[in-house]
Amino acid sequence: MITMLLRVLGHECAGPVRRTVALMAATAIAEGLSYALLVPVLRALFGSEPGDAWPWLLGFGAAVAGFAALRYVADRSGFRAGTTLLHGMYYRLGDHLARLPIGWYRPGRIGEVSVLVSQGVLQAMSVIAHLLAPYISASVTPLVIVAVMLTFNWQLGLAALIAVPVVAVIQARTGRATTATDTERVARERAATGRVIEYLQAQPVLRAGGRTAERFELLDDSLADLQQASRRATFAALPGVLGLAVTVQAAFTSLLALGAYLAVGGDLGAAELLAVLVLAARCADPLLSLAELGGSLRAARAELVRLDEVLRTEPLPEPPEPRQPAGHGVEFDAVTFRHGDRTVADGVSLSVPDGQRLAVVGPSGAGKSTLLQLLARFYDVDAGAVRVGGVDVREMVAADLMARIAIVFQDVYLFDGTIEDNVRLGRPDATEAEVRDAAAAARLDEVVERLPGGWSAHVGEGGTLLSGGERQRVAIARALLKDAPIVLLDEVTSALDPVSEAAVHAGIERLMAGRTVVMVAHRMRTVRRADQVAFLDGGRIVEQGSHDELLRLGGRYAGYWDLTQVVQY
Ligand SMILES: Nc1ncnc2c1ncn2[C@@H]1O[C@H](COP(=O)(O)OP(=O)(O)OP(=O)(O)O)[C@@H](O)[C@H]1O
Repeated sequence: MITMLLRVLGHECAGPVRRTVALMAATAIAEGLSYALLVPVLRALFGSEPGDAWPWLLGFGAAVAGFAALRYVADRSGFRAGTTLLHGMYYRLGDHLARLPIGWYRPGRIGEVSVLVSQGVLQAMSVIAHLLAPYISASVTPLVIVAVMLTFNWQLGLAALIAVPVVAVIQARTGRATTATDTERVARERAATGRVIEYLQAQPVLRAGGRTAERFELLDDSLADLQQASRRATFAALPGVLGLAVTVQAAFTSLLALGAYLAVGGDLGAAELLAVLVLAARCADPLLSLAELGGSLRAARAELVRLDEVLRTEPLPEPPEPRQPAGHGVEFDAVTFRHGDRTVADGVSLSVPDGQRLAVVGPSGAGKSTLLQLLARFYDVDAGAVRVGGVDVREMVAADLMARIAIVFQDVYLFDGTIEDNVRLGRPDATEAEVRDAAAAARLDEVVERLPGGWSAHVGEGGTLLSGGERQRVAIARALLKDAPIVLLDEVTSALDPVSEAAVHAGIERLMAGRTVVMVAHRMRTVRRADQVAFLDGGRIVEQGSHDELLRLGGRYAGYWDLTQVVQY
């Protein structure tokens, strides 16, 4: 458990964790020893000279005070380590998630990662802050008490010692028996969370389909699976809980019977018998709590395993000797890329000289957006190379590559801040004047004027308080502010009405001016102004040339062009 904890936290945390565990172990030993002093105290109290008990009582008081002080220090250390590590864990996980390839973020991950971040990290960190101290105390203190019993009466000590391996075996067996069911329960919990998120996100579709009060089978099934998995996990843990209760009870009864037998035979005084019973009773509670603590620790372990899996997922490799591109032309050199079994880019070769514009056109699913994603290194190619300024993107530091690229997608995500906050994401250290200039160039100032709060108006989560066209203008302003030499545009105006499109167009023209541009476009107005056009189908380039050349060719592009004229205008 500790090894797993250290692997997840990073070995730089080993010091505080080991110190805390050592403190907790010392506290548990001190607790056991302080109870041990009850034996001479009771002996003296029930002996011929009760006054002799005073020194022992003082010793007992000092030992309890020492134990309390140690306990305070250990608990504080555990709590501090827990909160510090929690903070560090969020950063570690956040940094790691930010470096994982975009391909890792398939739809189900949202539920998975949100559960991991909201519950998993907390539960894993509670090991050090809350669970470890009582677990160590429940395991170590009874052992110390048994050792004390052995020194004071070997028969009673031996009887108590027999319970130790039985408890250890029960704990180990329970752990083994519940591992599979716990893992299954956690997996079902994740699946159910994913389904709940899907159900909430799908509300518009479900309602539009008239399914208002009806049950959503996928969610129902998933919740039923979770219920069954939880039941199986509870039943798997039950023998361990019962076994522990019976063992502790049996050990206590045996000690009582043996103590009474020895007392009747005159081998044990009443004071000693009382002391044994007090010590045995003191062992019972922590031992019984082992079952519950074991369950909590196993649940936390399952989260640690999940965190470990995520943290072990490899980000795209960074080059050992990064190279600097010369210029900002881009090139796809015989690029092949697959999503699973499906080849999405099949030997694509294209090159866009510095400052020129390439439009990628083609039917839905042709692989157009994928080319942009490969250029921004959301994924690595399976064969061939994507180059920027003559350098393979895999030989560039990721941050350096991203600094050279501004991307505007069709679906713009805005954070629930002000418009200014959202534009500033393009370049966080920009001055206020620069932010306003970028906004004006994207014709965002018109939007701001209409909003009740102006620049300080909040845009709502995901930018829901703005229209699609308004969100696009924010994205363009962001890209303008970033002032990157390469611009990637993915169907930026496809979903806009003619008025919004005209406004967005003005911003896009500003954004494209003097930059290398790769755009995926459906609107022919944009395509026409590109220096070259590539027509893509099934991941292959079918035709390539300028707009006029391709029209003269009278092939796929010309047909596509005619069709869009009919549909759009
Ligand atoms: N993350 C993914 N996992 C698996 N397959 C994917 C993934 N992303 C895209 N694809 C598949 O790759 C193919 C190309 O997708 P891409 O988005 O590049 O096409 P597109 O030409 O941009 O289409 P559209 O014009 O409809 O946006 C599609 O068939 C799509 O289903």
